[in-house]
Order: sequence, then structure tokens, then C-alpha cells
Amino acid sequence: MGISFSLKGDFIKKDEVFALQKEVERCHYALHEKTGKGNDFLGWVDLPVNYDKEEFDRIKKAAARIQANSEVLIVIGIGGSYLGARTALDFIKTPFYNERKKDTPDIYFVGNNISSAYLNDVLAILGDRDFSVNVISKSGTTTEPAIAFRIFKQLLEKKYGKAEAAKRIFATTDRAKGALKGMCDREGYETFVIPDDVGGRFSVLTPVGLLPMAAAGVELDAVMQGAADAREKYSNPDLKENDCYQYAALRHLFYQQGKTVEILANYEPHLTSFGEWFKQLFAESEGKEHKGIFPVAANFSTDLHSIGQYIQDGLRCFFETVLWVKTPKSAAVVPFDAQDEDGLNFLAEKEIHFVNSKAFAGTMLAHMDGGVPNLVIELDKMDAYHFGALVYFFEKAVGISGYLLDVNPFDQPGVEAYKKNMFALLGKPGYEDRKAELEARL
Ligand SMILES: O=P(O)(O)OC[C@H]1O[C@](O)(CO)[C@@H](O)[C@@H]1O
Repeated sequence: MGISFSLKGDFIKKDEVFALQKEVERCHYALHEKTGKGNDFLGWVDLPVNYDKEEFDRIKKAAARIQANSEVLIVIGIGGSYLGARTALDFIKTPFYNERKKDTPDIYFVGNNISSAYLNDVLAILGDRDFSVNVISKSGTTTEPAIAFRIFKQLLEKKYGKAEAAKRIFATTDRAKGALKGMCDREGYETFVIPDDVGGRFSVLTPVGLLPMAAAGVELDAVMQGAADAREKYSNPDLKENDCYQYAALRHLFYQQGKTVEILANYEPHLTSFGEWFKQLFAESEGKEHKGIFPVAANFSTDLHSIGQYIQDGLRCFFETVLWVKTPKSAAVVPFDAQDEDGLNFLAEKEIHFVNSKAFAGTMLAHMDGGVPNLVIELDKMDAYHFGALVYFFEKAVGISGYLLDVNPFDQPGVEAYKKNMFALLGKPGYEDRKAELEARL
């Protein structure tokens, strides 16, 4: 499997890492034997081999129907009900997926913010093209997707009539409970299940991520194979043999040294949204009890010209994890220029990826010289197989890392605070006292 991991420099000695063997082993067995905190949300551990095959086929059939009758697929969801599919398309296809000539529908993601301007822009881009909707919400009551669903459901019904609209709505939600599930049963929408034991941020390999991927023509079998191979590879409790556990252990050691921020850096714009997915996975899993590494993402070399200064010379409170892709999706060379006014002819006819690789190596050494530890995850390429594998690598790593930190990595109670305030300020019935108290503070 084409993923490798290494610690660069000597910020931490190998022996210090391996000294965590017993601790890591405890976390490993807590995950695999389901005896740790949040153990009712461990469905993702065996998901790559233990998933509903009948539903998997149904996803492919639904995707084929969407491809046949829709020029656009509107995907509605937020957080884990959105970021996995978004990053899969960018990673496996391209961030220019919608602009590319293709025989699969354009895909637009809505319901991941509360901006009327964003919604209006998507409506304008959609125009009068034929479309379908995939609404994704485990709870069915999340404000952002619920508002968007109202809008696109009404648009579908106006355009096609209620019966035909119902055939164009695909809902990915809880098996039995929730507002969305109730609506699906009543209206006859085709539904796909977010398993009870898989939380939102761990749901990319469920129908949450798989239906939009399939609609875009991604080979789902390759995604699942990558994840299954990663599951196998990272199931060894021996820290010396397990790259994923070494990554988790190193994060823990850096955290103990006061490195409270992790920058996930990449050198491919196809990985920008992977950084967004990573941020949710780690922030919701570890940021609790006033503990946890704060995850941020950076896109190099772009951001070397913005936050690069801070990384080199600012506070020393972070470490970097660099995602490096060995083989780019396509190649190009630096052209020769007879004038050579920019002095770049020494690079003429050289691969642009070669230049990128030297930017990566040079940056890593500069940042390490500046006191920033570097971890490197090397990926052979960006395809469906490696996407599945990389997703599993990070999911397993955050499980171990969260247990090392002694938090429940599988809940997210803190997310409720803003929702309660928002509902109170919006005047939701039942929140009257809170509304008065909050308004007095504004
Ligand atoms: O699928 P739902 O229930 O709409 O929730 C969306 C997201 O909201 C959260 O519950 C809180 O951010 C996430 O964990 C989840 O991914």
C-alpha cells in the first residue's frame, strides 16, 4: 500500500516513541475490543470490510440514475455530512471537477453555511438544468442543511411536480430516528443509512461519502479496497511495525512538549479540502476538557507566501505534518525562454513536480532549522484506492491519539453551545429565558 510515514530531524528520539508501546497497546485494545470511551461509535474500525453490500449496490444504481437524468447533483450537508464527499471529489477527481468536460453531473455542495449569497449563487449556476438532490443529515435537524433542503425540495417540486421530485431526492440519514427519516418514509424518498455506530466525521466510507462519489464516477470498490488494506496494515499493536500508531504517538509526545498546534501541510491543491476534512476529524475528536492539539491546514507553496513567515519565525507552539504526493496526477515541464529575464532557464525542460519536490525538501529543512518538527506522510498517488487508505490512516490515528489524551474521541458535546445560543437569539420556542439573558449581553 502506497503510504509511508516518517519523523524528520531529531526533535524526538525513536526510543522515546517506542517507550509508549504499552500505552499505545492499551489504546489499540480499547479500540478493537470496544472497551474505551465512546465505544458505541466504533463502527468505522471494521467498516471497510463490514459494510452493507446490498446497500453498496443500491448506491451504484442510484448514482447511475442520477447520471442518466441529472446535469447537476445538489449535495446538502454540513461537517461530517459534507466534508468527506467534498474532499473525495477534489482528491480523486480534481478541484475543477465541475468545470471539466465529463459525462457525470456537476456537483454543488450546499447547506454547509448560512449564507444567502452562497445559496443564490448556486441557484443561479443551476439555472434550469435537470437536477437531483442528495440530502445528508444524521440528525435531520441541523439548521444549515435543513434550510437548504427546504429550498431545493421546493424547487424540485415546482419544476417536476411532487411525484417526480420524490424520485430525485436521495436521503442519507439515520436508520430509524430523526426528522429526515420520518419525512423520507412519508414522501417515499430513497434512503441510505448512516450506521448508528459511525459518527459524522467518520462517515466518509458510508453512503454519506459514497453516493456523491459514485455520482461523480468514482470507483467505490477501489476506495473500499484502499481502506480495507489500511485497516489490515494498521491493525498491528506493535508500535515499531505500525506507522499510523507512530504518528499518533508522536503527536502525543509533541503535545506534551507544548506543541499544541498541528499544521497539516500539502503541496497539491487537490488536497486543500482534505485539510478541511482533517480539521473536523481531529478538532471534534480531541478538543475537549480544555485539552487537545488544535488542527490547522496549510496549502504550500501558496501559503509559504502568507503564513510561511509565521511558521518560520513566530511562536514555536506547533509541529507540521506534511502530506507529500510522489506522483502527480499529470506532468508538465518548465518551458525554455530565450530572453531568460527571470533567470529560470536553469530549470528549463525540468518537471514542475521536480521543482515542487525541492520546494518541499527546502521548506522542511528551513522549518526544522526554525524549530518546527516535521512529520511526513508520503502518498504514492491521488487515486480512489489511496483516498480510502489515507482516510483510514487518519481515522485510526485520531482514535489512538484521542485515547492517549484520555478523552472520548467520538463525541462532540461542545458543538451544541453555539446552536443553543443561535436558537435562543432566533426566538425558538422554549428558549425564552436564554434569549433575554443573551440579548442583555450583546
Ligand atoms: O449529519 P448531521 O446530524 O446534520 O450533523 C452534521 C455535523 O454536525 C455535527 O454533529 C456537529 O458539528 C458533526 O459531528 C456532524 O458531522
